[in-house]
Amino acid sequence: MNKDWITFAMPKGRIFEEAADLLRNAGYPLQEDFSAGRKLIVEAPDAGMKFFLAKPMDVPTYVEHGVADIGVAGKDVLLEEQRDVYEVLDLHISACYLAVAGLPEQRKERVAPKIASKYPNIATQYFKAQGEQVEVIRLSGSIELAPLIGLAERIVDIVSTGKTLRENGLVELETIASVTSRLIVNPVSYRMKDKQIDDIVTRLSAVIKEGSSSS
Ligand SMILES: Nc1ncnc2c1ncn2[C@@H]1O[C@H](COP(=O)(O)OP(=O)(O)OP(=O)(O)O)[C@@H](O)[C@H]1O
Ligand SMILES: O=P(O)(O)OC[C@H]1O[C@H](OP(=O)(O)OP(=O)(O)O)[C@H](O)[C@@H]1O
Repeated sequence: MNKDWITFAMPKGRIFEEAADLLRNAGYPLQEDFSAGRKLIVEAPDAGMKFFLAKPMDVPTYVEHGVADIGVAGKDVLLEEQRDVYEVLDLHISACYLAVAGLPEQRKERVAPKIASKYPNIATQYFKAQGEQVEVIRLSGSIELAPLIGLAERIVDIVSTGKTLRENGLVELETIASVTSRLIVNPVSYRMKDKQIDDIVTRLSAVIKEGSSSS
């Protein structure tokens, strides 16, 4: 673990810009072309931070293993991955929710209906808690396709505007959990770099509070 720099696992994709803007607003100078190239390690010397640009689903893995001190991950990813990390702050960005969806007229279902999802652990736990026996099929994306072509009766996926469900003739059946992005911290880093990490949490919290009171 690097002693001086804070190593930061940042999710590429839709969370990235919002998370980078939060850090800038909190006073950490990140260059504008931060994610413009294809570099996967980007240094921000003035912020004392080194960023690893990772797949969103992998961020908790980097933080659990301590190669990144901190990271940003969706609550969906944290529920799915169940990694040994501290969840220290709700960043209130990338808001969406996890839901069960399917075709409006559910055909008479088989004994253990098929559920397609990129969140197999969340789906398994949810239906177990409901007392329903299902077969979970893992997919990596375009989950809404599964009920349309007969791979699964229902899906467990993220809903934000509901546009993807609507445009594919699917309806939401049950809500599972609301989702926002969280700041996560490696437990050892939290002890070794407590001052630096507390400073980041304090500064981000102030920006999040300002944002919510002005909206
Ligand atoms: N439609 C959405 N609106 C708002 N937030 C979303 C939406 N879809 C996903 N998210 C949130 O953003 C996070 C990252 O989503 P993104 O689509 O960038 O990654 P991904 O689908 O895991 O990556 P990839 O497409 O590279 O496999 C999710 O874990 C979730 O917390
Ligand atoms: O309710 P909406 O605003 O339509 O957003 C929901 C969609 O966004 C996500 O997909 P993403 O765009 O990440 O693509 P993916 O299917 O490849 O994961 C999610 O998996 C839904 O498909």
